[in-house]
Amino acid sequence: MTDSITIRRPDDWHLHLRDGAMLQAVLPETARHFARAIIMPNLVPPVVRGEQAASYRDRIMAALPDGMSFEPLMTLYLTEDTDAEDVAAAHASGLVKAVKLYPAGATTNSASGVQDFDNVRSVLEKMAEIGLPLCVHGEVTDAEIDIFDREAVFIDRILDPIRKATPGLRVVMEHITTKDGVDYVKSNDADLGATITAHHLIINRNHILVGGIKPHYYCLPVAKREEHRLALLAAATSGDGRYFLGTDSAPHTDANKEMACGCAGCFTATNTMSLVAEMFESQGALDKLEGFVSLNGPAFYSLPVNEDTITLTKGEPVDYPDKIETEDGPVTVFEPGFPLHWRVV
Ligand SMILES: NC(=O)N[C@@H](CC(=O)O)C(=O)O
Ligand SMILES: [Zn+2]
Ligand SMILES: [Zn+2]
Repeated sequence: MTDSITIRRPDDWHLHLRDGAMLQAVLPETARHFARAIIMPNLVPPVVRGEQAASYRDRIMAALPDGMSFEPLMTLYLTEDTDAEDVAAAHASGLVKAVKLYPAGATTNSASGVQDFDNVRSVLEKMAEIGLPLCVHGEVTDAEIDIFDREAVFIDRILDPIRKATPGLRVVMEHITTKDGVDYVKSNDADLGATITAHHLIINRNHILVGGIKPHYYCLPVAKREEHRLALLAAATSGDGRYFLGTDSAPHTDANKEMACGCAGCFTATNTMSLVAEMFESQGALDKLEGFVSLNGPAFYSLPVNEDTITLTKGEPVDYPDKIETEDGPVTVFEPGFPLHWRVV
């Protein structure tokens, strides 16, 4: 029985760090294990221009505790007013590693997102030309589309047409939640990748709704049926390099989660590595863990892999805190509902 595994230090290819007091509180939770992360730009106001990304990166580095190492990989929030030349300059300087597409109204802080995809065509063409990846929150927002179908409909109506119209555009389908997402990636080429969260490997929609509503399991895209969870788990543990970890760790205070209209997002930064190791072990796939968390993401983004390593050992269940404290109030740590035996030493 394997009870220790050493892998290259992992990265998180989809992370929300927020700003101010929340940033201060959540950043060490990620930097403890992860070397780098793709930083989501959905602040209020959003990170749209290169200069905003530069000052956000400075605020992140200022919030990093002494003695910790961490590199934020910055992104720009695509709007219908985004200037292709500003994007190209932010990429050329090394500052920006991806552009993020939110359909307007799809998720937390996405009001400035794209409504008419024709209006971002020139930016997408520029990105294809310079090799800058597009990260996509893949859900349609049409009121008549059932929330559980929004990812599948997005693939057919929006994503596939965008990719066909923009040859060479590298796209990451963020936080996929369906077999449809898995299959779409599988049936395409190396220009298409997908991030998978730890929580979508663990929960299905029953976890949110059976026995009372569980606001801390509510995130977007919402967890789907069990067959979809199983498809995600199979993809993550398959060894296929097009799937990689993006935690989508998305902190909201308990006050904002536990209310009549609670915010979407699961906070997993604290225990991600234990969650993922436990799930990979359950599939007999610990040998695929390093690829998923440490190798496939850098390969997709054409970045070097990390030189340092982390070691996970298996033993008595790890005691993670139920919540982390922030100046804005407590933030509940994702609770998988089973003991976690793998710890990062
Ligand atoms: N995943 C979520 O449920 N929430 C994210 C936004 C997002 O990634 O869609 C957030 O910013 O809170
Ligand atoms: Zn999203
Ligand atoms: Zn997210």
